[in-house]
Amino acid sequence: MSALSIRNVWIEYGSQVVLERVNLEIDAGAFIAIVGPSGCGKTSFLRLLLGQERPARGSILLDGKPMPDEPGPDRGVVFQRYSVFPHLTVLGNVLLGPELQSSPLLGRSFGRRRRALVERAHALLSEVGLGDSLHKYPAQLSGGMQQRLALAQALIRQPRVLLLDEPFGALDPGIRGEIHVLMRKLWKETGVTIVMVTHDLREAFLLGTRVVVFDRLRKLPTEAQRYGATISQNIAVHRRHVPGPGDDGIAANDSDRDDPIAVETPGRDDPTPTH
Ligand SMILES: Nc1ncnc2c1ncn2[C@@H]1O[C@H](COP(=O)(O)OP(=O)(O)OP(=O)(O)O)[C@@H](O)[C@H]1O
Repeated sequence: MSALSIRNVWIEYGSQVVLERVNLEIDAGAFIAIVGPSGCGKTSFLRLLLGQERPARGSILLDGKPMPDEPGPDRGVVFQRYSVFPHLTVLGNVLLGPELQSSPLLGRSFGRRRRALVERAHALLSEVGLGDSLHKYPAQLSGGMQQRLALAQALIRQPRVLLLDEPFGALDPGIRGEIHVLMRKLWKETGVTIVMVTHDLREAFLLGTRVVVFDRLRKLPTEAQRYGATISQNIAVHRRHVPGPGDDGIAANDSDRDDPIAVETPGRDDPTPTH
């Protein structure tokens, strides 16, 4: 069963059709990278999967059931910037979500439950390289550290689906390489299904198990708003694993050892390409 099943989905804002006829099956544990021209509706699509947007037509199933209307703990999200709360420490940022979940009124848990939660937060923060920065505030962290914090903040709630909107877009190339390695490690360890929007094709092929291209196939210069974008390509990325020293499946730099080598592209008319 697919984790997410997107069936003939349309997004419209007033008279503007942004997306049309979007069909996509996303297997549990897949890493979908979405690319496409600016303004074609990638972020709107993510907002739909998050539950912040309703489709004008069509339906979305999460694990075979209609997706809840509201964003919930089953879906985590990381944006390019501003995913973390500036007035909370690193540890406070990671604890807030689960604490609000277990105690919506107080926003704080107690006793054994809290100790277990703090332990889990410590472990996750060490894993993303922030074990020494637990009591710092976001303003005291670099951009890369803030994005690692945002990932930890989303993952502590053990979402089934993680939505990433250009999460590494504002980072320097070197830092980006490091965070790519971390991202793949976290994805492999947690088995979470990821849908990521990116402007960087290389990043899409480096991280994705599928690269999905949104584009406007029908265009009328006189009626620019009448037709929306749809999926023009859905490309499976097959990787050849290149063993390396101290092989743990995770390479030490951005070149990574799982080279994306081969692609298979179902035709654009294929209505429900699968993972
Ligand atoms: N809440 C909204 N109300 C009205 N129009 C909107 C809304 N959100 C997005 N749009 C419009 O929908 C279109 C798609 O926007 P969206 O942000 O989804 O594109 P995108 O592909 O993510 O763009 P970019 O790559 O530049 O970030 C744009 O024309 C935008 O102006």
